[in-house]
Amino acid sequence: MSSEPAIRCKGIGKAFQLYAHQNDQLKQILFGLWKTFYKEKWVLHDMTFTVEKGGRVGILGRNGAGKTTLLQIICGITMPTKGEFEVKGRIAPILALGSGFDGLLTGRENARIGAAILGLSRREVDECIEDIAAFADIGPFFEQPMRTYSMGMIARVAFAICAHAKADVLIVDEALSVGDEIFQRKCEKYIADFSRTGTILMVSHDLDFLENLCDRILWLEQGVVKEIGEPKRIIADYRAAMLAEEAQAAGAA
Ligand SMILES: Nc1ncnc2c1ncn2[C@@H]1O[C@H](COP(=O)(O)OP(=O)(O)OP(=O)(O)O)[C@@H](O)[C@H]1O
Repeated sequence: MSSEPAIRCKGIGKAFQLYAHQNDQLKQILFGLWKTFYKEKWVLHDMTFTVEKGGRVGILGRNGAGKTTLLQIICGITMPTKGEFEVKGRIAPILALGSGFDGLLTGRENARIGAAILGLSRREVDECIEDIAAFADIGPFFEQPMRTYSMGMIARVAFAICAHAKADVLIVDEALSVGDEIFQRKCEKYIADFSRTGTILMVSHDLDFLENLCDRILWLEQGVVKEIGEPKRIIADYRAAMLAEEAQAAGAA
C-alpha cells in the first residue's frame, strides 16, 4: 500500500432538503431568494478520512447511518453540502446497480454505453464486450431489451461492466446482496482479486467478509465517524454494541 491518498474527504457534511408539501418545491424555485420552504435534514457531519492508494476500507453502521450517501458523494452522484473530497484515478461505482440502464436497449447496448460512461474508449469497449457478456453469464438475454430482465440479471450486467472498467478505485455498496449464490461468489472473488492491486471502499453488513477483506474499518453512526481503525477490534466493538442494544430492547419489551 502506498502512502499517497486515493480518496480524501475533508469535513464532508450532507443535508437533504425536505419539503412538507408538493408545491413547496416550486415555491422554493420562485421565491427562494426571500423565504425558505424546506427543512434541512443533516445525515452526514464533518467526515474527514483518507484511503491510501491500495487501501481496503470497509464501512459499517446500522440502517440509515449515512453509508450509501457517503459513497454517492465520493462517486459524484450527489454533492456534499459542506466540505471537500478528491478521488485519484478511475472509479468503478458498484452501487444502485443498473439504475442508469435504458430498459428499451439490450444488455449488450447498455453494457457498451455503461463502459463508455466509466471512461473506456470505443476500442477498449470492443475489446472487452465479450468478456463482459461472459462475466454477466445471462446467455441469450444479453441480446434482449433490459426491461425483460430480472433484478438479478440487471445486477449481473452492471457488475460485469464495473469489473471490466480498468478502474483504480472500486466503490461497492452492498452489491453482493443481489444475485444468486454463484454470482455472489464470482463477485467476491473479483473483489478479492482487485484488492491485490486496487483501492477499495466498500459498504457491507457482512462483517466476516469485511474482516477478511479490509485493512481498515470505518464505523459510521448517525452520520459521524464513531471509530476508524483495525478491522478485528472495530468489528468486535460493533458486534458488542449491537448485542447490548438487542439486550436492552428485549429488556424493555
Ligand atoms: N434523497 C433523500 N432525501 C431525504 N433523506 C434521505 C435521502 N436519501 C437518504 N436520506 C436519509 O439519509 C439517511 C442516511 O441514508 P443512507 O441511505 O445513506 O443510509 P445507509 O447507512 O446507507 O442505510 P442502509 O444500511 O439502510 O442502506 C437516512 O436517514 C435516509 O432516510
